[in-house]
Amino acid sequence: MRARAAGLLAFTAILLLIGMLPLPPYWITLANYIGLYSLVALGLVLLTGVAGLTSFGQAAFVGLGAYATAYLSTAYGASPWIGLAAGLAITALAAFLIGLITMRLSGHYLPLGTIAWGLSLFFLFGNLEFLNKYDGITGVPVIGLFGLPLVSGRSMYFLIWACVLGAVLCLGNLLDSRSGRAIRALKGRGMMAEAMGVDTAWMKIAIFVIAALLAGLSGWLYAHLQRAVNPSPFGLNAGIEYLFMAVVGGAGYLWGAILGAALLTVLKDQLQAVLPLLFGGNGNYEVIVFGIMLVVLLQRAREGLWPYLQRRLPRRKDTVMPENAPALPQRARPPAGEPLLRVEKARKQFGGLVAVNDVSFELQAGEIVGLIGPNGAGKSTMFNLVTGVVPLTGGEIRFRAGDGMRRIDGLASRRIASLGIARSFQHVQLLPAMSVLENVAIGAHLRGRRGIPSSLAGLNRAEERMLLQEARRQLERVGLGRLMHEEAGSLALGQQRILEIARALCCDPVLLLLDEPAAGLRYQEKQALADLLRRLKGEGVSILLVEHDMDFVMNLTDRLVVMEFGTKIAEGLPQDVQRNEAVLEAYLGGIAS
Ligand SMILES: Nc1ncnc2c1ncn2[C@@H]1O[C@H](COP(=O)(O)OP(=O)(O)OP(=O)(O)O)[C@@H](O)[C@H]1O
Repeated sequence: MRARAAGLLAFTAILLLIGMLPLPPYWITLANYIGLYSLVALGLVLLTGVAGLTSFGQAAFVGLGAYATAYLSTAYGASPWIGLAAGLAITALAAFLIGLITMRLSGHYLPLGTIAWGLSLFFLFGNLEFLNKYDGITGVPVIGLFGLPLVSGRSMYFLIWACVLGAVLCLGNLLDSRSGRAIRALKGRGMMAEAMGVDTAWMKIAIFVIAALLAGLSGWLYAHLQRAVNPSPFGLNAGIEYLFMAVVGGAGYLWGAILGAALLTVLKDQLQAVLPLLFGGNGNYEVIVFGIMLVVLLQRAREGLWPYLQRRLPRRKDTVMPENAPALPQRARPPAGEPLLRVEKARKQFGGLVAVNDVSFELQAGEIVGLIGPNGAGKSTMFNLVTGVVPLTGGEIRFRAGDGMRRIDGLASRRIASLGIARSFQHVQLLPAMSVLENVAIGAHLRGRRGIPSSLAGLNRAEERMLLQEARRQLERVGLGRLMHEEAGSLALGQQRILEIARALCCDPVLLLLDEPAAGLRYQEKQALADLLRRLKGEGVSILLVEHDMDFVMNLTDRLVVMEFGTKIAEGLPQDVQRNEAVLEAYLGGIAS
């Protein structure tokens, strides 16, 4: 965070210098356009680079911001500031409605969807009579700031770049927050995020609206800089160029957006001057060069240019750990022996395959229960049923909430997490480029309240310290404290599994579901894990675990439930199950002998 503040200060100093030097107006104009494009590209960093939601349609939101203020200020003589408020309100509403529909799309359907609405808005601008169709609106007034009319390009330069700096600051705050971690988890880790209590559908819409608002702000500035608007800068071409800027600069990095916007704007300007001389005529030859550049970039440097530069800058010290944040409140644990989880005739069919076949079992508070069975027996599916990842085909699942047993089948994963069920995954679900500490802090999502607006404004600091402190506490509890500043992806697989346990513990669970936690661990690490799980049990955390390592399971669990081909074939104390005929036949023969 300190590194970002230093970066922002240095960049502000450079911007002030550029603004005050007697540079030719042409340079200032170029800088203004870089600023306008940067705003849109910053939104794309959040949306596409960080959250993985590709949008080709951002130019249309620039158009909404530009047209709203141009129309109100010319038709009604409204102040540009009213135009800004109206433009942002219209943009937010449009983005919310469009986001409701398109953010549900996945894979290539999402970019296609964004192309569709980008085109629709473009043609809307060009066909509406009151917006003067394709001729557009002229005579847009200048912005007045503290009584000063911002007539010159230089005065607009300061306003535009103040907006860009503000956006970098706010988005940086957001990304380093509880919501930011959830946003980063949207890219390929949506299921994990939901299991940690994140409302991923809402999160997608929220960042879509934020990205659109940045585009709308850019449109407002554009309209009052250019003093005229027409549909051409808001079409699909522009949408592609914005995306291109973010990708070239480094779609996952805020500074990458500015770098990409600067590079492409300057390059386009130069190419537009040089290429027609080379090829003759007035074609848009720069598009060809951009196309070739993109292909090369995607092959050679998919991350964009900023990471290359970043490696040459002084290494950023990761999140500074606060030493003395107050501890988060913990939920009450039910007394040992009380029923905690009751699975009754749970059934799951995938088409014709019965993965879980009317399985019933119960787990009491304070127990460690092992769910075992050969490969494909339905254990992970059972976990997914309990945690709401997949819906039941039949039966019910009840979990202790308050004093009674409440049905949880049919609830969303995040609702089940909020009742106190946390889990790890058979195939680890981490964000490899994020620090171990931040990965673990995702688990504390439901224990924080500060949302996106407070995070943007940096009002979440106190809570953030508590969440990170909790993540650190859990990492130390599982023995990974020394690795908290490492990238999660650099950990050995066994350590990644332990990290997942720390993350689940951050949820403050009553029931912990661990899917093969000992896989990939060495003997001593397994011993340490077993000790940890016993300690957790002692602290009132109940555990349901799937594990193939029979020594580990037999020495640790209080009871076992054995499944084969989706059906429960045995249940009981480990030593009894070990002698059970059906189990020996199905599964344990080699080990028991
Ligand atoms: N989403 C799905 N769609 C279709 N079939 C599925 C799905 N998930 C699981 N299955 C099938 O359900 C059966 C049970 O799978 P599951 O992963 O629950 O078994 P498991 O006991 O956890 O096995 P393992 O120990 O190998 O992880 C398997 O035949 C599997 O192919």
